[in-house]
Amino acid sequence: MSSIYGDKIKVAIFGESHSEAIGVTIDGLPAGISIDMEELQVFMERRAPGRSKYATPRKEADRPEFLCGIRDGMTCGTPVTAMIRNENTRSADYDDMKDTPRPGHADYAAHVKYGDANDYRGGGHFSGRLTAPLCIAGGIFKQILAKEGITIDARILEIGGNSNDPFAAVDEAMKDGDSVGGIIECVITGLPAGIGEPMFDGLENVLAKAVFGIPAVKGIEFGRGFDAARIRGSENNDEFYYDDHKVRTRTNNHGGILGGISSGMPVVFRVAVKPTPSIAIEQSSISYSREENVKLKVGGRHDPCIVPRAVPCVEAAAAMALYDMIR
Ligand SMILES: Cc1cc2nc3c(=O)[nH]c(=O)nc-3n(C[C@H](O)[C@H](O)[C@H](O)COP(=O)(O)O)c2cc1C
Ligand SMILES: C=C(O[C@@H]1CC(C(=O)O)=C[C@@H](OP(=O)(O)O)[C@H]1O)C(=O)O
Repeated sequence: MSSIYGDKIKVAIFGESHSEAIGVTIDGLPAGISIDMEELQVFMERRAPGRSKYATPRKEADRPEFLCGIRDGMTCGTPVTAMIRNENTRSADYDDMKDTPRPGHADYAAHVKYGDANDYRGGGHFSGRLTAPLCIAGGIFKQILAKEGITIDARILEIGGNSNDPFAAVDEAMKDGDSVGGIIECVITGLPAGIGEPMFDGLENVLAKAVFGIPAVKGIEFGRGFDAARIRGSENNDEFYYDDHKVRTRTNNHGGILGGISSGMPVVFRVAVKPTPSIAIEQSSISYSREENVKLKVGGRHDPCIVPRAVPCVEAAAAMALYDMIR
């Protein structure tokens, strides 16, 4: 199983949604970097479950316990390991899923791959809960990058196709026991020109790899993205000019990346998040043991929309990818 990210750094994420704990080991942080733990906790809270009526009611403190690698708020230069105990699991909610996979979730694919050994409780290792350790690592990288003048900010662009009043779309879906997805936009500023490699290690490649580590992410587009396929070159090209000896472009359809390499303009990308698979509406599924078609109504506690809680996850994934790239 590959839950390890990075070339120059290594970020290893471990745990399952209902295991004793989840966590992360970060290898490659230099010694002597101060980490603001309060700021990190503020970041963790943006993702944490049970904080809003639009989120899963599962209540978790999501306060990382640092086991090693950081002393008195300062990195030691050795691997940093942090864990979060899973406190509010309700595994009986998943009794039906042992034999019947939820449409849209990883249950069936994980059953094929891991058989009876698969920990299906709460989605196991495939759960959105594993984005908590991603946010520990990403929150740390984001702090370090900020000191170097690089900022990473994501926001909700639309939910359920609604950009004016995105949460109205969530309210509507909730009334029906249904769910909605949406689009998140991320902007990176302060990244100098010249970062990235041609072909397979371009900025688009590495950002996409990290962002696809977030469950429920189904698409990513850079700059003008898919829309560029519908316009002319004269419209899509971003014309250059000198701005006080600095090369800039008048528009930013290229989203700050040309040939996989940063241009010095803000890096802009958008992420498509699918609707939460676990919904209260009855759907068709199968019984593995009886080899029969059955009906399934998913109970338990679920996000009616993943998008709001995925916003800091996108920032975390981007921070991890960038940090690895510029070391
Ligand atoms: C922050 C976050 C919260 C999530 N919450 C839920 C949830 O409450 N219920 C659910 O069925 N899926 C939830 N998901 C999505 C599933 O984990 C995901 O759809 C599933 O693992 C299958 O992976 P895939 O959608 O990438 O194919 C969440 C994902 C994230 C990132
Ligand atoms: C706990 C979190 O979200 C969980 C993500 C999730 C899933 O299938 O992804 C399913 C639910 O798990 P459970 O049934 O155990 O409550 C969510 O609550 C979290 O993100 O921290």
